[in-house]
Order: sequence, then structure tokens, then C-alpha cells
Amino acid sequence: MDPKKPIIALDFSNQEDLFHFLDQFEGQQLNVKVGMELFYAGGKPFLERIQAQGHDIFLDLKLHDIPNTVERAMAILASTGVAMVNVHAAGGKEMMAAALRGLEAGSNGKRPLLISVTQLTSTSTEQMNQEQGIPGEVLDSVLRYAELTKAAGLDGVVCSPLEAAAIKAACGPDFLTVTPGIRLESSVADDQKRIMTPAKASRSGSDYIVVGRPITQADDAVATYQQIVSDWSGQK
Ligand SMILES: O=c1ccn([C@@H]2O[C@H](COP(=O)(O)O)[C@@H](O)[C@H]2O)c(=O)[nH]1
Repeated sequence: MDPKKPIIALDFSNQEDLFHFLDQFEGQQLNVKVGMELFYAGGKPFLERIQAQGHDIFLDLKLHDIPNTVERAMAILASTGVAMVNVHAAGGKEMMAAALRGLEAGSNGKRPLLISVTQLTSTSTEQMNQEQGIPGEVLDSVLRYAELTKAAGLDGVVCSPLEAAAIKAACGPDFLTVTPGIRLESSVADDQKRIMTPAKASRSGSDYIVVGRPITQADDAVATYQQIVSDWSGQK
């Protein structure tokens, strides 16, 4: 996956919308993210059709279950040939290590990158304090999950770009930060709470940005994508 290109979140529920969107980018090789909505709608055949168009896939299924179940599921996901997969760090170190074992066992050659979700970018400090019962700032919880993820041997984390610099300082420059919660100054936040622009995310140390609705719901998706590419890569 080329880190200079944003990862487009393909949050569609049917093949017409999906391929109508991708057709606008004909001839370009994209980084795309397939999440629960699209995967539950179309499964492996959708992955294969997207890959046949030359795009690299981050399969964002956020596995979170007992270690044995996650290990066996990861062995199957490894065979899809996607570039990146993930788990929830809240599943714990044993579960994350099991995910890595499963991925290595199921990979034919190069294994996909494996990252964990720390605190969702739709979570505010208040929600975390009141609903999850975790005291303190979101950053403290994110750092704790990032350190646990590193100890389990994974490649990096999903976090807000607001936390990327602190994670790099704590876990090292090679530990990946994959950051949704990206909005242009002109975009609406939707349900995202911890947001940044592509340019600021780049300066803060994000390795990859993930952008969905600002592109997929734009009147001109290709122009908005290009604007985000130049905002993001212009800072690198
Ligand atoms: O903490 C997280 C983890 C995953 N996501 C996913 O990223 C995209 C963001 O889409 P936008 O439309 O740009 O908000 C979406 O698919 C989420 O499932 C996240 O936002 N935050």
C-alpha cells in the first residue's frame, strides 16, 4: 500500500454503488478500505473484483473475539491477498498475538499488515469516561492500547491523527499510525469526534489517512480525492 495515497473508505452496501464509484477512477490504482458494510454485502467476490481493477485493499473488519476464534479467522482472511487487516486492541495482548499467528499461518508468502483499533475516532473523552468507565484523556487510553499492540508484535494502530505524534514517540518511528477522522476545513464532521485535515495529519506523523464520506458523498469525487491527495502529500 502506497502511503502517499489516501485510503478511500468504500462504505457502500451494493455493487452498483461500489462500481459506479470506482469507475470514476478508471486507470488509477487506489488504496481502498473495505469495511463491514461492503464485506457483509458482497464478501470475497467483491474483494476479488476490486483487486482485479488493481486496487490495494485494507480489510477493516475489526476482529474482537476469543484468541482461538480470531486466530482461525485470520488464517482465512490471509488467503484473500489483502494488504492490511485489523483487530480491536480491547481484545487484549493474547488475542492480538493469536491474530498474528493465524495471519502468518494462512499467508502465502507476504502476510498482510496487521494493526489494531485503539479508541474509535467517533469516541470523545466524555463518552470514554462515562460509557466505557475509563478515566482520564482519550490519549492515555490510546497510548496504552498502542503499547499493548506493539508488545503483541503487530505493525501499528488505527487512531486519530491527533494521537499520531505521541504514538510515534512512545512506540517508535516504524510503528504504523493509520488515521481515519480526516476532514477538509470545509467538510462536516458527521459522527467523527477526533478529526484533523490531511495536511495537519501528515505533519503530525500519520502514515496513512483513511477518508470516506468527504470523497464518496462529494458532488465531484475525483476532484475531492485529488484535493485530499495534494493536501496530504504536499506536506510530506
Ligand atoms: O476509529 C476508527 C476506525 C475506523 N474507522 C473507519 O474509517 C472510515 C471513516 O469514514 P468517514 O466517512 O471518513 O468518517 C469508516 O469506514 C469507519 O468505519 C473510523 O472512522 N474510525
